[in-house]
Amino acid sequence: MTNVILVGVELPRVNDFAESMVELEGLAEAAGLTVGHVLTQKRERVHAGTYIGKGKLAELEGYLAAAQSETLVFNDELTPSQIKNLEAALEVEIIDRTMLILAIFADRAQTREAKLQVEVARLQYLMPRLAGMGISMSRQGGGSSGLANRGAGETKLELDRRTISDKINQYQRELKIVANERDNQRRSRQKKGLRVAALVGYTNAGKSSILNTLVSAYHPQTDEKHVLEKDMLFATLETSVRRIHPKYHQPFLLTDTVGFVDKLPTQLVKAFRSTLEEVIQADVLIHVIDAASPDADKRQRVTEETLKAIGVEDKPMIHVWNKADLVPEVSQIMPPNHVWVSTRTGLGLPALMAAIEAELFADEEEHSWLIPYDRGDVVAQMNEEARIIKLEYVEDGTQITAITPQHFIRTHGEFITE
Ligand SMILES: Nc1nc2c(ncn2[C@@H]2O[C@H](COP(=O)(O)OP(=O)(O)OP(=O)(O)O)[C@@H](O)[C@H]2O)c(=O)[nH]1
Ligand SMILES: [Mg+2]
Repeated sequence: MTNVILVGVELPRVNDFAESMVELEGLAEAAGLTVGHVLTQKRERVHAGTYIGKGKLAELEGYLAAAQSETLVFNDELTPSQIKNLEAALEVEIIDRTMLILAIFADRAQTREAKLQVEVARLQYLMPRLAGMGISMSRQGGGSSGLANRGAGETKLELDRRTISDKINQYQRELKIVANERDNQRRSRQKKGLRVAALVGYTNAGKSSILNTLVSAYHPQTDEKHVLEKDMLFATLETSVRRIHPKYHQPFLLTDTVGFVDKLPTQLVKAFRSTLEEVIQADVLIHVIDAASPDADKRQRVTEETLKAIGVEDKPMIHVWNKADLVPEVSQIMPPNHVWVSTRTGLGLPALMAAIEAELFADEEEHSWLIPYDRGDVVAQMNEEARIIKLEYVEDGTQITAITPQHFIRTHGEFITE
């Protein structure tokens, strides 16, 4: 385990500084580092050259020696020149918040796509910083963690700008192919009229747990697999889609995806865009909030800002206040589309389903249909996509009373009798 020192600058008018340092510690631990000391400084703005001021820099040297540490972790993304100056002044490994998050993502990535996305983000981050990162890029650098190289194919990359940009291009081409496949899958689902609800929210809020709970409750007799849920930052990096069968409506799809965090590196947001396309295209978003977290409000804001950054605005949203079992008292009166849930006790799950169904199927209508016998395809489609209330075989065809979505009425409305 690498012993590290955390460094943060508290700016004026930032009232969640303490929480962000706690979160940084959590991130460091998630990356397999142990925190030996935390050093903070109040400043009007961060020092352009070295992030912290000269006096603090000298102080840091003392702490480095005392904690026998050779790695510093900074609470913000550093500029290329800050990294360079800090390395030159202190001769230790310099890690910033972005690099830390990138390393955790690299550790967690399972699929080829996730690995490529993380690697693209990492290379884009490194490109302008290469020159300054002597110690931080090598594993030999006197006990440094080699964190900047996590997930990279080769451990000691002789990277120069040319090879980096070649690699980025190559990986992006490969990612494009995967993205196209996903596009096709999505289009075929849309053609079938399947609606999509997407889980979004801060990391560790309980998105995957909600997906699993709903799958068990509403799709119990199939082999729909559970996804990984774990008390761990960024347990989920790859998108999973599961089918949910509500009692009174046709099936819909529920999507689980990567969680967000404060100051999520822009490189990562960009690299994960195609994965997040599922969120962009969803019919409704289920915003999961860890109600037991003292930072719930801020995390909610961060999620909404990240959604905006990927171009998601004005989409219907259901707010899920999860982990209600950990909250001493839950308020009875909630605004519309806000529900208390606990995946532990099952509290609120029917209310959540009702809210999802209300959003997804608001445009459905009940009609009577007479479908001629040579149009078995329409009946089959109805079985898939509609909620059939009555079905009778009469002389001219199949007579059906059903609640169907609008797109079904648009394509087959000729068979409606009333
Ligand atoms: N007490 C309690 N814990 C919960 C509840 N729901 C989820 N958890 C726990 O919260 C932790 C995170 O749950 P996940 O479902 O993995 O969270 P996530 O939002 O998918 O997290 P990422 O994939 O990392 O973004 C796990 O340890 C869950 O067991 C709940 O209702 N109550
Ligand atoms: Mg998850």
